[in-house]
Amino acid sequence: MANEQEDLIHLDQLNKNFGERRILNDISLNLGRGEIVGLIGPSGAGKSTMIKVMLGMEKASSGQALVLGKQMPDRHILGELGYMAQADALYDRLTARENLHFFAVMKGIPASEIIYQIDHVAQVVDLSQSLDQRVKNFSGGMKRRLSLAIALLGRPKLLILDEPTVGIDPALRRQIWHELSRLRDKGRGILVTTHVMDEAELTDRVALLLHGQIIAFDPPKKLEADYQVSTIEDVFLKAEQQEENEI
Ligand SMILES: Nc1ncnc2c1ncn2[C@@H]1O[C@H](COP(=O)(O)OP(=O)(O)OP(=O)(O)O)[C@@H](O)[C@H]1O
Repeated sequence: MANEQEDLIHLDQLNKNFGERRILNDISLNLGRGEIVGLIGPSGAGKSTMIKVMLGMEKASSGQALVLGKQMPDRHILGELGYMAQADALYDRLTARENLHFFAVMKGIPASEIIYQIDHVAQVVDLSQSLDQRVKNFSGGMKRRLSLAIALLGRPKLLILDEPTVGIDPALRRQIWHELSRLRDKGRGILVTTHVMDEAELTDRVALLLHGQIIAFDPPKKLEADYQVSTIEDVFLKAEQQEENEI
């Protein structure tokens, strides 16, 4: 299924060491158009490191990482990519609207579209009423929502979202997943890391990352059938247990 030319993300036998420690071990993963892939794993499994290597923020020790067919960092494709990091990178002294405007310009969105796009992404994350407040007065959840809105600017072909719904209440979380599904149906690709197992059920395929290795990568229903359980949370617990028994 993996196709280097067509995949939006194509990782092949990727390894990453920090000093003597191997953090990512022989990672192969692909993500195509019109697909949401969930990356789940316990804290420290290597999810953020995987994303950083994909984006060229960390250098792979060996193997290949292609995003939109290119090795990152590549400024030519930055406009086609929406990235939301685990830590919010926002300008506290500016308002939400000013932040969105700044990032819209950085992404090269034409001036004629900026106002419309800011309104749209603010609506998706339910920040329309707070656009003119300074970010320093935002709660943690509001900052997460603004970061997500920024990632959505520019109708990117690919979204890479590191824990996008942390600190976001269930109703809005549902609304955000609705938007992600809509974008998927329009042919975009989305990679999302999450600790929320219910969210993993909403993805098309789930990659289970444990100790820097992908131990399973399949649609949620197939994983549940393979592990003979009824939720992804149980798949995860069982996989972790099996792995520990083998060590
Ligand atoms: N720059 C670095 N130098 C050394 N070790 C690092 C560095 N960055 C991450 N690590 C280590 O790599 C491992 C994986 O970290 P990573 O942040 O990728 O995990 P994660 O799965 O994203 O965890 P979480 O869910 O808590 O965010 C951890 O043991 C971490 O301490």
